[in-house]
Amino acid sequence: MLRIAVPNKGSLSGPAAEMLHEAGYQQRRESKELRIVDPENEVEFFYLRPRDIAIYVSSGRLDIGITGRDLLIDSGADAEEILPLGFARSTFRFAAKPGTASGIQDLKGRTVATSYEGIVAGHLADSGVDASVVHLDGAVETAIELGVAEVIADVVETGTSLRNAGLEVFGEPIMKSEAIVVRRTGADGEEPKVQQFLRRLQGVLVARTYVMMDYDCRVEQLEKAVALTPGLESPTVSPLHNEGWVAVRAMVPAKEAQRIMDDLYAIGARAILTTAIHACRL
Ligand SMILES: Nc1ncnc2c1ncn2[C@@H]1O[C@H](COP(=O)(O)OP(=O)(O)OP(=O)(O)O)[C@@H](O)[C@H]1O
Ligand SMILES: O=P(O)(O)OC[C@H]1O[C@H](OP(=O)(O)OP(=O)(O)O)[C@H](O)[C@@H]1O
Ligand SMILES: [Mg+2]
Repeated sequence: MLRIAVPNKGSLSGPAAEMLHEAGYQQRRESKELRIVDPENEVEFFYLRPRDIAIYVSSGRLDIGITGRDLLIDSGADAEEILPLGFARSTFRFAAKPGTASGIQDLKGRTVATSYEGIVAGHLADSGVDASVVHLDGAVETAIELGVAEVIADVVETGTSLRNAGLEVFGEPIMKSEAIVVRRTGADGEEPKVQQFLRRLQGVLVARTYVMMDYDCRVEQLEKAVALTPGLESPTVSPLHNEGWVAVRAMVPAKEAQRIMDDLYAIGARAILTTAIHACRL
């Protein structure tokens, strides 16, 4: 049975459960459940604190886990990223009151508050900057107002939390993060159950980002049309009963679907339809 760690709380928890559900796995019914078995898929899910997941996976007791890239790096655990999942996207940045600092060199001798001590201490050391780091569990934006630190380093998504606290980011982003699948460093990558799990999640990612497009066009326009809808490998082209016309079917990025439909129409394609993809294996 494949043993998988899933975030039990926070920003990662809801979207991770939703993705697993879309991939056909059973998920817990109540937020208090700490582990469930999905016998049909031969998988056991352990609901753990997102911060602890890389540590469990690195111990080898759990095969894989879903966590944030920033949390993996912060933990220092012996685990590696094997698949990015495209949700819980954020950047990790330094911030301070406007005018207090403009780059990492300005941190020398100062105190930085953060919930991600591992990332920050590592980044300061790599940059050769000697600063103190104070660990806080959350709501670090308030630490400056209350005099605990002069600078913070935290997750930034929309920037609303920083704005509300009267703070501004400075310097280069320390890292970009999103939800990821992790496994123990060097673990058997060919393990069929792990491969099947990854293919299912990849299927969800593709179903979320692509739509299926069907249309009819004149044979003379086919090359132009196919250039607009090259598909992932190659579009399917079938003859129509009407001489001189073909039907084309290809996957296209959902974000570009409307523009592609306009362009196809402009070159004479008709009966242009898009449909959602519910699941796929590439
Ligand atoms: N506002 C946000 N937008 C996107 N990702 C976020 C946001 N806040 C946290 N994350 C991501 O969530 C992960 C942290 O999850 P964690 O559960 O520890 O914190 P949280 O989501 O802030 O929840 P809480 O603070 O309620 O415990 C990290 O990968 C982080 O990048
Ligand atoms: O840029 P924004 O869209 O405002 O998002 C970033 C904020 O979201 C998270 O905080 P959360 O609400 O989880 O509280 P916490 O600080 O207690 O973790 C993170 O720690 C930032 O404070
Ligand atoms: Mg938080």
